[in-house]
Order: sequence, then structure tokens, then C-alpha cells
Amino acid sequence: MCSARADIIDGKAFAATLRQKVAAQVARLKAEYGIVPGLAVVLVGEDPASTVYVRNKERMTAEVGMNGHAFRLPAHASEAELLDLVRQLNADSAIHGILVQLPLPAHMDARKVINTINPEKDVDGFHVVNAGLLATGQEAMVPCTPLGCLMLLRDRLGSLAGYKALVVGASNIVGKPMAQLLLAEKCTVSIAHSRTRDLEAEVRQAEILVVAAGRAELIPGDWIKPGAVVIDVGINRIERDGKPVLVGDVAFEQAVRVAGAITPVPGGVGPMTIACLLANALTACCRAVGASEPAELVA
Ligand SMILES: Nc1nc(=O)c2c([nH]1)NC[C@@H]1CN(c3ccc(C(=O)N[C@@H](CCC(=O)O)C(=O)O)cc3)C=[N+]21
Repeated sequence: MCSARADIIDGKAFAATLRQKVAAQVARLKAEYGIVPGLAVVLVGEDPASTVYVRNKERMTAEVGMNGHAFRLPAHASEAELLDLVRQLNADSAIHGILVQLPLPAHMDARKVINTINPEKDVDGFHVVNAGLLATGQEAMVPCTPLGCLMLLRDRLGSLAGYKALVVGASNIVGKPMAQLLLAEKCTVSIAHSRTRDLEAEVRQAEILVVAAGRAELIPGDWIKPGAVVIDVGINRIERDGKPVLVGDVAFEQAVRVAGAITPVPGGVGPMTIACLLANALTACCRAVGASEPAELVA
């Protein structure tokens, strides 16, 4: 019986180091340009998970020395009010990054709201212009979660060229940009989704496996190729033995016996997402003032 266990990729520690690098660059911008990056976070309504998450972002924004600006609109606010706020933030030279927390209430068109953000301030990288820039290999704002996954993969593997990579999930916010980033790294990339005929057969071939399907423990451990690097983007709240627990899209306890390395949930990709948001805000500020961009913080 093989008892080797995968290395656990410590996203929480990696994210803390990344935030320290961001903090050092924030200090440099302040010293050399007299500018402090400003990050606006807009929250519509009072979804409890979103509220907690936004509060975390505010705390970490302050910790790296940036100016955080929180805007809260009531759940019944109109789309026009939100669009007005976004336009105000676009016009405000003290604001370098704008994030509108998703999901938005059903009566708002999220696509329209996101595409109203100035693409240069779009720290989520969700604007259609940024998606197009990424897909065509031009300088873009890169979505935070895929960027964080890429940093973890590069740290583990060095060059990603030639690896067989599978992305499970084809969302605009994770799966598609993740596949674009891996393609730019010269991986051989496949994307699986809900209509994929034989997911197991696809997973079995993957040397790099990124799972962002939003389905608790969708991937059993025995599907994983021995030695593969597994990045689990899922964050699912489920009940186990009558207790609420947080699990990923990969069955971690099984996968850890097969994979070469794997991210845990929590403590894997989640903290990287927030650290990359701060890195993107820094990048947006550097571009706005014409300062050099620290290479290690961008894709
Ligand atoms: N415009 C927009 N941009 C986003 O980036 C965005 C969003 N809307 N809406 C909500 C989702 C969710 N999201 C998370 C980021 C970090 C953790 C995170 O740090 N999780 C920790 C703790 C998990 C826990 O204990 O709940 C972990 O995985 O270790 C979780 C979730 C960003 N999102």
C-alpha cells in the first residue's frame, strides 16, 4: 500500500507573503510619487457571506497601506443609482481600483454594471475589454482567483510549458480566464463543464487540475493522475455528521493520497484571491501614475 501524501500548498502563507510585497510597493509609491492606491468596494444589499467577505477585504486593504473606500447600497437600490456611483468612481482620481461585489440583486444587470467600470480600474478583471485583452495576449487586468492559482502553480512547477492542464468549470470569472492564463503559459489546455461526456477520463489525464465547478467534492480522489498538481477553487458549505463544514470541489482526503500537491479548503485559493485583488489595485495605481510594475505581481 502506497502511503505517500501530497504536499499541501499553503495558499494562506503564500498570500501573506504576497501582501507583504504589495505593502512594500505601496510604501515605494508613496515615497516616490506621493500617491496612495485607492480601492473602492461596492456592496449592494446585506447578504451575510458578502458582508463578512467585504469586511475582510477592508481590513487587508488597510494592512497593506492602501486607502479602502467602502460603499454600501440598500438591496432595493436601482440599477441607475449603482451605475451613477460607478461613474463617479471612474471619474475620481483618488480611486485606482473598483470592485462591485457579486452577485448583484436580481433586478440589476451585472454585465452592464461591470462593463460600466473603467477597464483600467477593473481590479476584478471582469470587464469585457479585459477579457479580450487577456485572450489576445495583451496587458490586461487579470481576474484575481485565476491569477492566484497561476502564482501557486508557477511556484510549484516553475515553467508550465507542455503540461497537460484541465480546468473543470467554464465560468467567465474563473474557468475561462484560468484556461487563457494556462494557454499563455504554453500548457495543453482542456476545459470541462456540465455537458462533458466523460469527466473521469479527462481528469485522469491531467497533470495540472484546476477545479472551479462549485459542486462539493465533485472530483473523487481516485480519478486524479498520480503526482498531479491539484488546485481546488471550490468553497462549499455543507453539513457533515450534523456539523457545518467547508469543503472544496475535490474530495481532499482521498486526493491527498494520489496527487503530488494540492491546495486545501480553506487556506488554499481563497486567501490568494484577496491578495491578488490588492496586487491588482497596486498594478492599476502603477499604470495610472506611470510607475514601473513589479513583475512578480502580474501575470
Ligand atoms: N466582484 C467580486 N469579486 C470577487 O473576488 C468575489 C465576489 N465578487 N463575490 C464573492 C466571491 C467570493 N470570494 C472569496 C474570496 C476569498 C475567500 C477566502 O479568503 N476564503 C478563505 C476563508 C473561507 C471561509 O472560512 O469562509 C479560505 O478559503 O481560506 C472566499 C471567497 C471573492 N469573490
